[in-house]
Amino acid sequence: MRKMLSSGVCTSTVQLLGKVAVVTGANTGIGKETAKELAQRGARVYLACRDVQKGELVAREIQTVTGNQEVLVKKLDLADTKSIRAFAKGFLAEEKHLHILINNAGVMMCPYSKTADGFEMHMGVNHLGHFLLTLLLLEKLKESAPSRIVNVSSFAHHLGRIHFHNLQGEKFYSAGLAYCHSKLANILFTRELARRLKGSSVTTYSVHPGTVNSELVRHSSVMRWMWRLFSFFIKTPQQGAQTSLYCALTEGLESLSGNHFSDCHVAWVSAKARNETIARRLWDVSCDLLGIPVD
Ligand SMILES: NC(=O)C1=CN([C@@H]2O[C@H](COP(=O)(O)OP(=O)(O)OC[C@H]3O[C@@H](n4cnc5c(N)ncnc54)[C@H](OP(=O)(O)O)[C@@H]3O)[C@@H](O)[C@H]2O)C=CC1
Ligand SMILES: CC1=C(/C=C/C(C)=C/C=C/C(C)=C/C=O)C(C)(C)CCC1
Repeated sequence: MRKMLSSGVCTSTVQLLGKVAVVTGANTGIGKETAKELAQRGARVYLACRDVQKGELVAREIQTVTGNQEVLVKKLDLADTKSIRAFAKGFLAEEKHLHILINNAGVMMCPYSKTADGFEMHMGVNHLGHFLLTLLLLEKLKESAPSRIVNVSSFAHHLGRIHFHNLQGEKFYSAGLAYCHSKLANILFTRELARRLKGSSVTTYSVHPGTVNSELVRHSSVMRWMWRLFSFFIKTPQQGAQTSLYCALTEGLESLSGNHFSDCHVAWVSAKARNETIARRLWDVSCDLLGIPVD
């Protein structure tokens, strides 16, 4: 059963000397393991974390394990657009290139709350925060092409809907479903971004990492209990990082830009996730909410 739930290994041997990567939410779980492997392959890796102290501890650990000293920590709170803009400004001033952006950070099942800008927390952090971050870094990714953007979504998107009349959960709210909606938004964003980036040599992929033993379940006592009980059967964070790494590293994946991956294979997404009209509308609404000119 463990083997069935833990399949999918990134077998790419690509080395990353001279390459630059950013991983959001890299201080724990899947993000930490993703960052570690990118550092192992020689990349300069930015750990984009909301808690810089936690990030620094992990950076030291990765430096020790991999021998790569180019592991850097930068403050990024995706629940605050000021912090996202400050992160991007600092990064763009410091770095000539960006080859790999892994939009990995996420929250699940948190009680109803809002980001600094008044967005519902799941939609704000998981979708809008990464949407803004990506657009702010997009010119750098284009200048550094071939480059890749990986958006960590989930099979939970199958239960998601984009309620444009209730995007901030003010009319009705379910913590579980709010997570699913935001993960659907990750896939719609990936598909629309891929469409817009055609011909640029910047490619993008969405990922379901599997069911992974991480801190994601911190807001649900039932899930924490389940994770403890089934910890032997679910993926380790290192196994959970494989599909993100596969999409970031595997040669010849460019023609599959916009696709969704699970266990290092293309995976089916829901009908809602394939709806181009919803994807375009979500893009425009996201720009409006973030004060970005709609093109
Ligand atoms: N675990 C699983 O079974 C599955 C996970 N996923 C997805 O994988 C991704 C990684 O999750 P996973 O490693 O499991 O979970 P973890 O909770 O272990 O890690 C989540 C990371 O996101 C960070 N984060 C949360 N909020 C913010 C914020 N406002 N600004 C910046 N960073 C933030 C956390 O930082 P901090 O430590 O400071 O809280 C942490 O580093 C998520 O997108 C999740 O939706 C998808 C399907 C299944
Ligand atoms: C039924 C069942 C399980 C439950 C899986 C669940 C509930 C997965 C939820 C995943 C989430 C929340 C993903 C987030 O994106 C286990 C533990 C694998 C053990 C085998 C039987």
